[in-house]
Amino acid sequence: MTILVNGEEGNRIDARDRGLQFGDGVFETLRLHGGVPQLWSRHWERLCLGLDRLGIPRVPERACLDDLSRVAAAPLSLAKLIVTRGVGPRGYAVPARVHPTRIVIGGDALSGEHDRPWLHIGVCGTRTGHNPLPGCKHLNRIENILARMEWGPDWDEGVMLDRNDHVVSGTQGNLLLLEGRTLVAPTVQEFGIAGTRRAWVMERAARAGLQVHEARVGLRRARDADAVFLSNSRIGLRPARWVGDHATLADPADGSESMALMLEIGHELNEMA
Ligand SMILES: C=C(O[C@@H]1C=C(C(=O)O)C=C[C@H]1N)C(=O)O
Repeated sequence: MTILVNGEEGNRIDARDRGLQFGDGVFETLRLHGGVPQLWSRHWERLCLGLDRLGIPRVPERACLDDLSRVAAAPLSLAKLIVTRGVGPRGYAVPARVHPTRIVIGGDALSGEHDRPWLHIGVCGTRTGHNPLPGCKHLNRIENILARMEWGPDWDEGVMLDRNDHVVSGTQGNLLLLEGRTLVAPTVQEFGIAGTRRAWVMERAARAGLQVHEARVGLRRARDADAVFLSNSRIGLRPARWVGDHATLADPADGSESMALMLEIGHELNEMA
């Protein structure tokens, strides 16, 4: 695995880095096609939104892209880009001079992501906290880690709720619900992360003729949806079924016209360079 810190190969980070001390930074997980990140402009926009909100100077886009092309492990792989505020003394006060740390971690080759027709989802007890940087992917992910620890042996994802029992997302991706000809995305205005695939799929589904909207969604409504989909950079868009649900079709391809359309959109997303 190749790791680059500010463009230099190696995995040594200053122990005073504020990313480590306080989670003071943002990250993106990217799907690389031949070293080129899929949906880069969306990842870059979200990364910059987080950096701007935190007042961390933007790192050069060209340097990020060069780093990512250097860590690509296979024709299709995952990589992670982290930007922190850099080194600082003890205490939360932001140093007068900031030199961001840019970390790029090459990941595993992607394969076997689509072996099974459905992913299995359970419901986690750990609630997702309010996101002080709405939609952004900051480095403080303790709730996701606690929720991830709750997964049962046959789970592929765990749904996280907010304190009012509204569905927010999965522990490591977003949820989309199909209700007839309507695609409903649980809102991420206050909680959760505005997923790059989530946004792409919503736009694509709207162009294909589905009604698409964001909403506050309770767990009952999510369970009653005609179909549930999960999205993130690794899996793209995949149909899911609730753990213990025996009523769902054996094969998602036997579902409705809207289901077929969503599967087609998922296929298109996966194939897209
Ligand atoms: C893509 C996945 O999860 C995302 C990536 C990370 C990570 O790179 O560490 C963590 C959580 C998610 N944002 C996945 O399917 O695991």
